[in-house]
Amino acid sequence: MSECDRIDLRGVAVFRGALDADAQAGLVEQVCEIARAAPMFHPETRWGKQMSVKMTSAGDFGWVSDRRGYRYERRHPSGASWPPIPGAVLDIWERFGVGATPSLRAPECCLVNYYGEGARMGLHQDRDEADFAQPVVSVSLGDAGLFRVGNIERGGKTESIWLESGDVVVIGGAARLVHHGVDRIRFASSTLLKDGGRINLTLRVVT
Ligand SMILES: O=C(O)CCC(=O)C(=O)O
Ligand SMILES: [Fe+2]
Repeated sequence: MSECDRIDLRGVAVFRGALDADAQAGLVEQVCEIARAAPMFHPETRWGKQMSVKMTSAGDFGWVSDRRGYRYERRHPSGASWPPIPGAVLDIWERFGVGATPSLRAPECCLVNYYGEGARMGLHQDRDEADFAQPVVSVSLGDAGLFRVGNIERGGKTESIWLESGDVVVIGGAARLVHHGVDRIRFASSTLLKDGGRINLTLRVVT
């Protein structure tokens, strides 16, 4: 296992260049397989607005949003169960999540976000999970994304960093409930994805 730089962004750990080119390419293959079994969709917010990010999931639970609000579900909107979380993704959880809690459990959801040109994700907290002692581990693939981190409370100062393909982020410990989001991507800045864009995988314990 190779070492990589760790940057601290308001308590959020950014592991730069955590995954080499082969590992990234392998993950893209796995994501394509997940999307074949559980096609990506544009979730709607409770207010009927379509999110710019497309999503799907792997694992026991997937994250969905529609007019009924957002929540974890055991099935894809089609009714099919979510495909299993790939082994290579579980390895990333173990490698990076273990530093965030002495009692790391197995992830129950791997959310797959796809950012096409112009897609973004507003500042939010990840708080639909039951156990905040468990971290959120996120993997960036493809185009660079401007990741913003704020505070546990709404408002206040924020700091941003460009996440590159192969970076791993751990939102855990005292920073588990910080607001964060992706302001924009630098479309076509990476050649990893044939059609451009950015994939983000986020691993979470749900129950
Ligand atoms: O795309 C990212 O880097 C962050 C994704 C995120 O915050 C989420 O899925 O909750
Ligand atoms: Fe999030």
